[in-house]
Amino acid sequence: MTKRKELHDGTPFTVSVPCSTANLGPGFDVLGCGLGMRMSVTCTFPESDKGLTVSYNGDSPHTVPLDPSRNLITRTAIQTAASFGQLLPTPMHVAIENPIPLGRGLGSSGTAVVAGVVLANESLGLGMDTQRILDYCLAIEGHPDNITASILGGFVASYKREHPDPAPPKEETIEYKQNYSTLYPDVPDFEAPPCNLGKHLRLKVSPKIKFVVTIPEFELQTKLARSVLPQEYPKADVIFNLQRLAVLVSTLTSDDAKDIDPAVISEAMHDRVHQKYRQHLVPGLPEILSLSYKTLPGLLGVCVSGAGPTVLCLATDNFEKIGQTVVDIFGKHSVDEAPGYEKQKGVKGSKKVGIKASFKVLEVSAEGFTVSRG
Ligand SMILES: Nc1ncnc2c1ncn2[C@@H]1O[C@H](COP(=O)(O)OP(=O)(O)OP(=O)(O)O)[C@@H](O)[C@H]1O
Ligand SMILES: N[C@@H](CCO)C(=O)O
Repeated sequence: MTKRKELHDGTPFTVSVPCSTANLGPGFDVLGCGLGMRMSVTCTFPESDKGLTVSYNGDSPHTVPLDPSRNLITRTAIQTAASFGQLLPTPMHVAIENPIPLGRGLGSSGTAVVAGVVLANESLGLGMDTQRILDYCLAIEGHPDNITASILGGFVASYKREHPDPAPPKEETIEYKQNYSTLYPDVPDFEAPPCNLGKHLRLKVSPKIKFVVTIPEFELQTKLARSVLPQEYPKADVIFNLQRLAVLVSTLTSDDAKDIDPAVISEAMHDRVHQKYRQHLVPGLPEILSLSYKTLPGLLGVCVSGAGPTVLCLATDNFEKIGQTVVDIFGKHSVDEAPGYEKQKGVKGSKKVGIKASFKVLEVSAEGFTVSRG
C-alpha cells in the first residue's frame, strides 16, 4: 500500500529496468520473464528554468519523443503524480539510456511504463510498494505479463483481477490545482487505479536454460498485433493452451534436470491463442515455429516473443547456431509480406529485400527494477 515518505531531497537517482519476453508460447497475457538487457533512466535536478526535460540515447532515437508530455516514460510519471494530486518536482532532467529495441516484442513499452511510475514514486517520495506500482503499471499497460516481469525480474506468472479494491481518495496540492492543465495541456488527468488490480508470482527457472532472441529490423506495434486476435475462441483451442501451459510451467520450474526434456517443452510451447492469428504479421514465422531439437540439438522450444516480431528460442546449448538459423529464415522473407506493415509507425524494413535480423543470447534477469542514488 501507499505510505508517504519525505519528499525527494534533490539527490540524483537512477531507475534501471529489465526488458522482458512475454507469453512463452501458450501463456498469452500470463507468463513473462525479465531478461538481461536493461534500460536506465537517470533523474537529476539541475539549476535551470526549463522545467521538465528529457534526453534519449538508444534504439530508434528518431522515433522517441523528447517532449515530456509525449514521451511514454515522463508522461507516465506526470500522470502518476497527477493521480496523487501532485506535480513532478522541477527543474528535473530525465536522461534515458535504452538498448531495448522498440516495438519488437521485448517489452519496451512495459519497461518504459515501469520506469515512469517508479520515477514519480522516487522523485515525490510517494511511498508506493511493489503491489501499488504494479496497480499503476497494469492500469496503463493493460496486460500484466511484461510489466510484472520488469517489476520483479525472473520468470513470473500473473493475473489481472476483475473486482479489485477501491482506490484511495485523491488529495490535490494547491500547486497542482492551479498549474496542471497549463503545464501539461496534452496529458489527460489520471485517476489512481483500484488497489490490488493484479497479482504476480515469481517462479524459479532452471539456470541451464538460456533465451535466444532473434530480433528482426522491423517494428510491430503491440496495438496492431492485439487488434488481429479474435473475440472468442473454440473450446478445443482453449483446452489445447491450458494443457500446455500447465506442463510448460511444471517443466521449466522443475528441480529435476531430466524434466528439461526438449520433446516435452517443444510441444508445451505450442499455442493456439495468439501466434496463428499474428503469423501474417511476421514473415517466415511458420517455418521458424517448425524448428525443433530434432535438427537443432540444444533447442528446447520456439515461440513469438511478446506480440512479435522477435522470436524466442529456449535452449540449453548450440545458442549461436540456433540464433543464426532464425536469422537466415528471416533473410529469405521481406517485410512487404506483412499486410499493413507500411501503416506501422517507424517501420524500418524495405520492400523486396530480405529481412535483416540479429540474435542475442540472454539470461534471465534475477533482479527486477532497481533504484540507485547519488
Ligand atoms: N524507452 C522508451 N522511451 C519512450 N517511449 C518508449 C520507450 N520504450 C517504448 N516506448 C514506446 O512504446 C512503443 C512500443 O511499444 P509496443 O507495446 O508496441 O512494443 P513493445 O513493448 O516493444 O513489444 P511487446 O509489448 O510485444 O513486448 C514505442 O513505439 C514507443 O512509443
Ligand atoms: N501478452 C502481450 C505481450 C505484448 O505486450 C501480447 O502478446 O499482446
